[in-house]
Amino acid sequence: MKLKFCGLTRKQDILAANAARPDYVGFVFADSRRRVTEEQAARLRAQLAPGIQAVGVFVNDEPERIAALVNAGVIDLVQLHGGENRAYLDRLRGMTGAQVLYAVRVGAYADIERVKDYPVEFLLLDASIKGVCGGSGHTFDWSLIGAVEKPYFLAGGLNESNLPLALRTGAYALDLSSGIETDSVKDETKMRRVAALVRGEQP
Ligand SMILES: O=C(O)c1ccccc1NCC(=O)[C@H](O)[C@H](O)COP(=O)(O)O
Repeated sequence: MKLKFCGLTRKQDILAANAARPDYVGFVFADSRRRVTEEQAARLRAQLAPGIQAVGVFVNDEPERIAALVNAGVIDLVQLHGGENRAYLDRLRGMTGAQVLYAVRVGAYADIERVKDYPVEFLLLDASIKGVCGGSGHTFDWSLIGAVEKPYFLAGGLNESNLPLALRTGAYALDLSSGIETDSVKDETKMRRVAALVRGEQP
């Protein structure tokens, strides 16, 4: 199973990720305590080990800005967290061929069903918390997931304790942010332990 660490903001977060070797790291460009500027993201990306892909996280942002970040090599994939509509996705598709992760805040199976034909490569199933777009640290009821045709990233409140159960869902990848933090900053030890668990190694 693949692994994504989201919301990296500091050079030491990148160095910790390079050591833990997730498949993806996420840079949040949306309004958030984890937000990075384009310049910060470019600097962080430059220090990221080859083979780890960078995902840009956006909430209803300008497709032109997203495409420019892809074209500049700052991000490889695009994660959309704002319930962006089909017209938006078509516009973005016209500007970049980057793979898209489409976040679904799951309160019922119907939330997943509603977006099943969207032109995106991956779904990202996250908790539905009022007023919060993502990075909430809350889990949702995974029994709601049911049959999902697209590969999906499982997100929302994952941490070392619930990882064994998360590994038994049909997820393509596990996505963590709050669960690899201590006092709201990324924690190198948690990253290392989570990566070991996902690989079936002794943490
Ligand atoms: O992290 C944020 O602050 C954030 C803000 C706005 C949109 C998305 C955001 N984060 C996305 C993620 O970190 C993850 O993909 C996911 O939501 C998991 O977060 P967590 O529950 O903290 O593990």
